[in-house]
Amino acid sequence: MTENAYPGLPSPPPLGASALPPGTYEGHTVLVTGGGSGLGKAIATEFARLGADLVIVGRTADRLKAAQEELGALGGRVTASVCDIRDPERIAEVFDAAPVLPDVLVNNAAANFPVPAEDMSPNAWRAVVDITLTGTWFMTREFGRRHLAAGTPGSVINVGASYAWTGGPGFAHSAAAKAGVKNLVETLAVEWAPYGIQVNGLVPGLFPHADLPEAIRGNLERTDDDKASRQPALRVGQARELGWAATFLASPYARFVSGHTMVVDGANWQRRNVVNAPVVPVREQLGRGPYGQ
Ligand SMILES: CCCCCCCCC/C=C/C(=O)SCCNC(=O)CCNC(=O)[C@H](O)C(C)(C)COP(=O)(O)OP(=O)(O)OC[C@H]1O[C@@H](n2cnc3c(N)ncnc32)[C@H](O)[C@@H]1OP(=O)(O)O
Ligand SMILES: NC(=O)C1=CN([C@@H]2O[C@H](COP(=O)(O)OP(=O)(O)OC[C@H]3O[C@@H](n4cnc5c(N)ncnc54)[C@H](OP(=O)(O)O)[C@@H]3O)[C@@H](O)[C@H]2O)C=CC1
Repeated sequence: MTENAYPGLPSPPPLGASALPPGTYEGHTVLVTGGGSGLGKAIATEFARLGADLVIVGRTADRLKAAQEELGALGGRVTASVCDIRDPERIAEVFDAAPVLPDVLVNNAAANFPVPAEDMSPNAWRAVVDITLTGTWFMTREFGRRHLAAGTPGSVINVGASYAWTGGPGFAHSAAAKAGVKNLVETLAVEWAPYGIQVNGLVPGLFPHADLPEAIRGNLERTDDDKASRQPALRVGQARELGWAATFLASPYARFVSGHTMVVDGANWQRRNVVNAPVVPVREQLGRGPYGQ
């Protein structure tokens, strides 16, 4: 699998294994935005394996229906709600329609595509920031208000990206939005801890998968970033590794962990080189011609 002579980080245990006791989430309900596909579905899967009921949210009914069947086969009750997380009124309806108030919220849905900053239209910026940051806030606000009113504890996990710390050339909109998502973790963890609500972040490294939109998948393929030899770990992430981290963060074994963002990326974001790699402008990396010509 690797073009490199070194072993890299070991492979994880197989799908279906878990570090947490069976039944850890029995009697609990977990709401996952974007739970109908990709990493959101993988996170939902690990909660379901541990006994959770699920509410999955996304814009595409067919995608949600297929995931509802797949996740339902793991034994729990799965409610699928079509909702654009940019719409706060629809979000309130989703919470109203849920069988119970979910006690875990995973803000996984996000939007992204690579684009040189100078090419980005106002609407392109708005679409990514409105989904990734504002949508995450709308979901979290509804969850927090309902738990505060009910006097019940809860746990929020915001899925982020490491360019929240580093900046992300070619992804100015998404990197700025993810920086906001990470910052919300730190603010809300303090503000809501007295009410029993934990707020944490979870950052995937490169986890290529078939559900990714073409623009992102194409980027990974074009830059060879999905190749093991481009990662310090000499492998990419397996979706279940992200799911395991999420189930730990919301579990009783992590009750004193709040305001923390955990990075699951095999140290890719810490990579520095003894000799600098040549600088290639983003336009060139994305195969775009000179600006303004
Ligand atoms: C080393 C590291 C390696 C790189 C490593 C990569 C690290 C990745 C880290 C993070 C990964 C992820 O987040 S992966 C998650 C990705 N998943 C998603 O994006 C799923 C959801 N995405 C979507 O729904 C769509 O892609 C999206 C466009 C964002 C939103 O859809 P909407 O229907 O709301 O919006 P639209 O009307 O289609 O488009 C809104 C505007 O955006 C513009 N737009 C749309 N696609 C565009 C594109 N490819 N390039 C420019 N502009 C674009 C349109 O032209 C519109 O602007 P006007 O024409 O001016 O009106
Ligand atoms: N894959 C990777 O390598 C990395 C991923 N991440 C992060 O991981 C998370 C999951 O990404 P991934 O699974 O790869 O991406 P996908 O594109 O596969 O999944 C995104 C999900 O979010 C849903 N969604 C998008 N927009 C909205 C919206 N407005 N309202 C409701 N749901 C929406 C989509 O469903 P629908 O279109 O039907 O609405 C889809 O189910 C994201 O936060 C992403 O930023 C971070 C770093 C790397």
